[in-house]
Amino acid sequence: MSIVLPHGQLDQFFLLSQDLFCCLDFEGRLLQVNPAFESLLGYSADALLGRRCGVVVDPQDHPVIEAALVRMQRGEIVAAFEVRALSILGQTHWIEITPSAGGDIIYIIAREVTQQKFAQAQLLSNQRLFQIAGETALIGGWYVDMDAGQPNWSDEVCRIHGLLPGFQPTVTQAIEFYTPSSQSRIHEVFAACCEKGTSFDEELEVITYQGKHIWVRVIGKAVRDERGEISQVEGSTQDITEQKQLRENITQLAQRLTIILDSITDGFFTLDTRWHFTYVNSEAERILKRREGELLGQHIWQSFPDAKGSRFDEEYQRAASQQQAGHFEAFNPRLGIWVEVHVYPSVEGLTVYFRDISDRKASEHQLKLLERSVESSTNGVIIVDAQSSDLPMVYVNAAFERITGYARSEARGRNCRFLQGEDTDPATVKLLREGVTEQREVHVVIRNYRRDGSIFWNDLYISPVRDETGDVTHYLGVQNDVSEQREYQAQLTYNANHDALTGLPNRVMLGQRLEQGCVLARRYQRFIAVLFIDLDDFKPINDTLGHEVGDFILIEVAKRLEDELRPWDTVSRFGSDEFVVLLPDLAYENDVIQVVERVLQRLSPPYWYRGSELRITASIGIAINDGNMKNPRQLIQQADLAMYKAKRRGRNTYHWYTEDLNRKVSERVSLRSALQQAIEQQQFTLYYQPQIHAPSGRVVGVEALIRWQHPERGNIPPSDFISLAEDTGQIIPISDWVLATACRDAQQLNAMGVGPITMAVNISPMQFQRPGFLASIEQVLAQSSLAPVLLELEITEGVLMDSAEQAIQALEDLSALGVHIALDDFGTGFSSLSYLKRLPINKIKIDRSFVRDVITDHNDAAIIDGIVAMAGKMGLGVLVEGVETLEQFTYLEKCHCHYFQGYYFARPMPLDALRAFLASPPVFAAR
Ligand SMILES: Nc1nc2c(ncn2[C@@H]2O[C@@H]3COP(=O)(O)O[C@H]4[C@@H](O)[C@H](n5cnc6c(=O)[nH]c(N)nc65)O[C@@H]4COP(=O)(O)O[C@H]3[C@H]2O)c(=O)[nH]1
Repeated sequence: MSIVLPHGQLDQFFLLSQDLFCCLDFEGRLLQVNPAFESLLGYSADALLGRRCGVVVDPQDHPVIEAALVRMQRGEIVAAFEVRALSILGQTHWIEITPSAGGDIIYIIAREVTQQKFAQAQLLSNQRLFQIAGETALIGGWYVDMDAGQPNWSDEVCRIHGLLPGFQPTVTQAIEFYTPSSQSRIHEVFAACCEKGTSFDEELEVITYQGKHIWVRVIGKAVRDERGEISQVEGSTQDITEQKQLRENITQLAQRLTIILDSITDGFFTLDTRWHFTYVNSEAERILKRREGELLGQHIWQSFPDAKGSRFDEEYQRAASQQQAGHFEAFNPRLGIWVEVHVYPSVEGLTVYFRDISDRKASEHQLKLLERSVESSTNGVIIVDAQSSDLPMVYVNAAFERITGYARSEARGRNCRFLQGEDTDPATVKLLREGVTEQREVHVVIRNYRRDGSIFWNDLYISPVRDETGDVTHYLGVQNDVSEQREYQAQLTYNANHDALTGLPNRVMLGQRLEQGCVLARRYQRFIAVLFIDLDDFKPINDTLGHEVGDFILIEVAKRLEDELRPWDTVSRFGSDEFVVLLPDLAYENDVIQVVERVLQRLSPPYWYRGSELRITASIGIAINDGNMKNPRQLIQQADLAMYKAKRRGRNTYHWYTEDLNRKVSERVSLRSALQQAIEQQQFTLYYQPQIHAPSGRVVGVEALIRWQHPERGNIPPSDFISLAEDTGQIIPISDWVLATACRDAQQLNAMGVGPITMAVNISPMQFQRPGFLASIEQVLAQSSLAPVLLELEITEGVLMDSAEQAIQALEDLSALGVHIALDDFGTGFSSLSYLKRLPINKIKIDRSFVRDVITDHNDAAIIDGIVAMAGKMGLGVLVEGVETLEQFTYLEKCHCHYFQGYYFARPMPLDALRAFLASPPVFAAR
């Protein structure tokens, strides 16, 4: 607007106006400014007049000013425009300029519009911000005027629907943007809003103008006019496609997470900060035996009150208070299981993973138990890694350390062979290796070495340990130090094979050596000889000088024999004073003679015992063979027989075994079985030989003498079978029968009234020495009712041989019974006078060998004289046996012998004959 005022008024206006006022020339130089101008910009008019107006204009707006000036110079009318004026202090003031030209002057009226400018800018800015918010949040606004029935969409709503800003749809168009299902929904809610004023907030599916499916959130509410009637429905539409997608993704993620958490094998639950369950997976449900629904939202200790204050509580508290993850294992008594728990704290509460480790605990317990058992085992236990090349030991127990002296640290990682040494038997090692190579059990007893170098015998069992696929992963070794047993066994074996006194091989070992010797003799066509060595008169030495001396002699004899023989010969002790020597390697049969003679010579020098000289000789029987015999032990029997022959030949000599001897052996064998039959079939009878008292001419006794009537062989004399029966023990039943029969018959004879008849019964040494002998006498006397004094037991010196003291005691017991004792065969044996005086005997029977030549042999006569004199002094009766002739009788009677027995008086006869004999006895008178 151009204002043309007359000068007077102009000045007035110029001075008083609150508006800015100035005049310019067409060059833009300031010609005049009013006080308001000066006051706004802080310049005095003087400072400005004549200067171009640009000095008070922001340089950015100079082009605007210049353009306006140019246009005005051309005579154009310039509309009002805004520029930024700069005050003297540099402040910017927006001013609206209205220029007008009057002649060659430009009049400018200006007013400050800074505030309006800022308000506008603010408005624009706010609008923009709303627009930005809408664009960013994808929210647009809309309203539907009830009267107009036309929706009004904001630009953002248009954009959401794929339309250009400014598009305003009809209601139908607006609704058609929705998918069918969303259309019915929007209809419904919109109608409700229009009719009832019900607000709505819906998620609906829209198909944009471009055909793209999107999701929108439509919020609407009714607006009422001053009359309270619904005049408008307004609301917002927000594109929530991405949010919805995000939500779906999150939901899917959550589902997947749930599946994952449910599928993990650990129990898993989460607690919020108040320890309420917020999540429980299915494994946790299973372990805790609670459904998720029962737990969610519940306080953990309300759900499991019994666990409050328990280890679980403590650990959760610790994790929560220290905000540190925790891990522990604990037993849950309610569930009866061991659980391993990991607890993780977070600002949201606690996350707990746990698993049932009862099986592991049980196997750990089992393992511990096993380990403790293995550790406390007295057997050494070794575990070897079978899959490492050198089979190193991976475990040894305390017993291994004790047995070997090696600490675990020294043993681990090494192969067991370090326990072996140079003397370890290679065959045993081979056995061990084979077992391991073939992956089977193996048992050996192996010589091992302890750490200190000492040897021990390791009784070792090794067995493979297989995994579930059958592969051998380890070897288990169980070892035992059997050194002591080994020594004990060795000792036992030694004892079983050796004689304790002399240390020589005994009968057992002799038997083995004999077998081996025969095999060797056969193989190398050599001869094997057996020497049966019996010491002469050893028993008297033993009995008189004592066992100590006897033992000394036996040991000495053993030493001499061993010294004399070759190392491969065997010297064995066979019986008390019997030695058997094996010579297994003789080229010729006669070679044995040299050996035997050397042996005899070696044994004959005196034996010195504590300064006393003892002499002893030996009788040796020799049997020889080429090894071809079924029963090598026969060689010993043969040598034994030959030895007896040597003895009979005068001792300190030897005798060869011959076939003749063999025949006798065979006879003995057959006789033995015949004897057994005789016992069983009672083929024995008793004959009785009268004993005469010369001074009275009376028969005062009889001697019972056994007779064996063999059905085929006829009469077999006692000399042929008594000694055999003694050897075989068959003498016992025979003697019992004899004793009983004799006593019974004696009782009958005494009942005849011919005066007292003593019954003399021969007692064999074996019978005498048998326990219970005294009782058997008592019994037989009782059974027969025979007066003890009428029984006379005839013993020989043989009964004294083994244990004289015992024999003396037994005789005393018999005497005490009242029974009489006669010493038979007196003069033929050892006849120790020292014993004789101690023996409680009643009678001596002088052997018939002295009687035979008594008439002609002065020695015999002298012996008889001596015996009779001695017996007389000792108060003993003397009976002379074997008197066959009147001469002998006459001579002996003169020698003051009173009792006689012999063919001269009567031969042994059966009981009936004896009865007749006793009924009318002949008269015996010496000349
Ligand atoms: N040449 C000769 N001989 C005479 C004469 N008078 C008796 N005899 C024999 O001399 C032996 C005497 O018995 P003995 O010395 O006890 O010797 C007995 C005795 O030791 C033993 N004997 C006999 N019967 C038994 C018995 O029942 N038990 C035991 N254990 N041994 C018995 O057998 C031995 C031999 O008995 P017999 O053959 O019956 O031999 C008897 C007898 O027949 C004689 O004038 N001249």
